[in-house]
Amino acid sequence: MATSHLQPNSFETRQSPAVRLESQDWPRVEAELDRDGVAVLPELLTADECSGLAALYDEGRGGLFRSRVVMARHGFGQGEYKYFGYPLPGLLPDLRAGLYGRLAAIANRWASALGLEPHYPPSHAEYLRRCHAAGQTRATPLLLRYGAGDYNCLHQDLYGTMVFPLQVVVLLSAPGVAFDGGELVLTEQRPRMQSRPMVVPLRQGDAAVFAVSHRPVQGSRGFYRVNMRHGVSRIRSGTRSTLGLIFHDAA
Ligand SMILES: O=C(O)CCC(=O)C(=O)O
Ligand SMILES: [Fe+2]
Repeated sequence: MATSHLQPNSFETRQSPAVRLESQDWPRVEAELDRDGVAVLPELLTADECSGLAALYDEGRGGLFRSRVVMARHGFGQGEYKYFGYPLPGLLPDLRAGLYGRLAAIANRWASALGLEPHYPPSHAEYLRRCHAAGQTRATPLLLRYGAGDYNCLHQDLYGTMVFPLQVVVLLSAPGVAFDGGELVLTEQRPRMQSRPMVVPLRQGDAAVFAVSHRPVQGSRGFYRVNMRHGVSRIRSGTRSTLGLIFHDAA
């Protein structure tokens, strides 16, 4: 095949997730996180990596997951998810640590803007040691699976006093092919103002980085704090799988 027939991304997709992470447009991501509290990392995972991760959901291999949550039983929505237990499988440890390494500086800048101590260490291993010392020892990465009619109510992924302010969701299914509907939705609640909605368009393998709960917004008299929530609109047809990466562990 002539080289001109190669897809522009055919080289990138052979690279490791770590290389695809480093080659993201980080200045744009940081600027969008500051403006909206959310940014997309395009093509973070390949289609093969996505289907491999989504297939883990049905693997009975003991020890892979620490718990399964049926959302309707808790009023969380409809659909289900499973929390991975330690050790995390495959590419997850490096992906989680690599994302943390990129996001820690933003988390520290946000903390300073909110008048808090910028206390996030550069390494995720060190941050996890602190979570574990504070009693938050259980792994929080999760696989979610939604079928037709399912949805995820607006929520915040808080699991104790240790909170890393950014989290990541990777869309593992191909929208328009594997499922329809099921949009990632965020709301931003501003002091004494009406809430702002945001829909995050994702393709298979794209990741969304967004604020877990609070973030600073630059106002005319300095920074103020807004409250963010995220959820998923109803899946109209098919099956939608996602990978959730939260950087603090759970009590
Ligand atoms: O399925 C989604 O897009 C959202 C998943 C989620 O709420 C999470 O990973 O925290
Ligand atoms: Fe969530």
